[in-house]
This record gives sequence, C-alpha cells and structure tokens, in this order.
Amino acid sequence: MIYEPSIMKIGLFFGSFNPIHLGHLVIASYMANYTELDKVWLVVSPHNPFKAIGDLIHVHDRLEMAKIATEDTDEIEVSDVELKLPRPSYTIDTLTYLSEKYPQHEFWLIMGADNLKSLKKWKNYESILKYYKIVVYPRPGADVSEWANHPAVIITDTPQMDISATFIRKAVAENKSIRFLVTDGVREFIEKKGLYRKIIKA
Ligand SMILES: Nc1ncnc2c1ncn2[C@@H]1O[C@H](COP(=O)(O)OP(=O)(O)OP(=O)(O)O)[C@@H](O)[C@H]1O
Ligand SMILES: O=C(O)c1ccc[n+]([C@@H]2O[C@H](COP(=O)([O-])O)[C@@H](O)[C@H]2O)c1
Repeated sequence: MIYEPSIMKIGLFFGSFNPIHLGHLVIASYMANYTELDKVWLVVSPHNPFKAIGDLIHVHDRLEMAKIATEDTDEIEVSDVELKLPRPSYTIDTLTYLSEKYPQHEFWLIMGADNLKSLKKWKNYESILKYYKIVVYPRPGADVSEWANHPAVIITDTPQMDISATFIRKAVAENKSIRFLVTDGVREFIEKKGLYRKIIKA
C-alpha cells in the first residue's frame, strides 16, 4: 500500500525556467530528497515582476521543457498555476491561491540566498514570512547570516552549480554545446523547436 501522508509539505520553486537547467534540478532534487519536504512543485512564472521580457520565450515552451526535464521523477512536479493568475506574478498571490485551493497541503517557499536578500522588496513580504516557511539554498556571494535565526527561514547547504539560463541561451545563440547543462530531453526540445537562436536584448 502506498503511504500518503495526510498533510503533504510541498516546496514551491518559482522561476522563469528560460530554460530549466541542471542548476535548478539539483536544487529541486535536494529539496525533495534531503529536507522535510515531501514534494517540490516547479512553478513556471510567465513574467517575473523584476525582470524585463527581453528574450523570454513563450511560457508554454518553458512549461513543456520543465515537464520533459522531470518526467521520470515522482517527487518533482510542474505547476502552471501562474498562467491563470494576473501578471506579473507576485509570489504572495500565488501562495494565497494555492493554500486556498489545496488546504490539505502545507506550502513552503524554496528560495535562493540572493532572493532572500531582496525579499524585503517583494509584495507583502511580511505576510510571506508570517504564514510560510522559506527553505534557502546558497548562491555565490550572497550572505544570509542576518536571516539565520528567523523562525520562518531554514538555511540549507544544497550543492551549487554555477550555471544560469542566460549562459545557456547565449551558448545556443553562438552554436555552442549545452550538453551536460540541461537534460538530453530539454536539449532535443530546444534543437527541434529552434529556440534561443538569437539573443534579444531587453
Ligand atoms: N545554477 C543555479 N543554482 C542555484 N539556483 C539557481 C541557479 N540558476 C538559477 N537559480 C535560481 O533559480 C530560480 C529560478 O531561476 P530562473 O528561472 O530565473 O533562472 P536563471 O538561470 O537565474 O535565469 P536567467 O539567467 O535568465 O536570469 C532563481 O531564484 C535563481 O536565482
Ligand atoms: O512577489 C514578488 O514581489 C516577487 C519579486 C521578485 C521575484 N519574485 C518571484 O521569484 C521567482 C524567482 O525570481 P528570479 O528573479 O530569481 O528568477 C520568480 O518566479 C518571481 O516571480 C516575486
């Protein structure tokens, strides 16, 4: 019989995932396997409120790549919830919506140390800290020691891979290999659809 805990702890990992890469997957996998979380949902944001549209490809392609990258893992799922919500997507609005829609789950936020440092600029950040736990993974040069004793914040030593979606998009535009930076399925999808052939400045 499959054991289904009555309350599942779901870690929400928000991002543009333009495209999803191994740096993201290492974090999602660590959070699902090495912390108290039962599962991780990758929430693909149509538009991050702090980022220019620039070379953001269509959200359906970003969602599809996230699904391809995680199709053989049960503990990581892809959520399209932000497609149904007003844009740009504010994290507190998505958290509130999900908590109302899935009262049987407890939602935690997965956040990079760089984002934690700028959290005070986010919409209603006090509510995020009041009602949700935040699991933090390290990012180069981001010191989060000021948050170490905050009751809502859990700091982890998640392994880091210093790659970015920007690096991958540039590599594709320059016809360089992205093997070992994204999964094979994602690489094939990018090739098949001819994505990221040109860099579009914001
Ligand atoms: N290599 C990585 N290791 C850990 N976290 C990462 C890594 N790359 C991105 N992240 C974090 O994952 C979240 C979602 O990332 P996002 O989709 O914006 O990708 P990105 O690689 O940072 O993209 P871009 O280069 O386009 O800005 C962000 O909070 C970002 O800081
Ligand atoms: O809610 C906010 O005010 C807010 C401000 C900045 C970023 N976010 C979310 O945080 C996620 C990660 O951001 P980023 O810039 O690291 O890709 C992204 O999905 C954004 O929607 C949310």
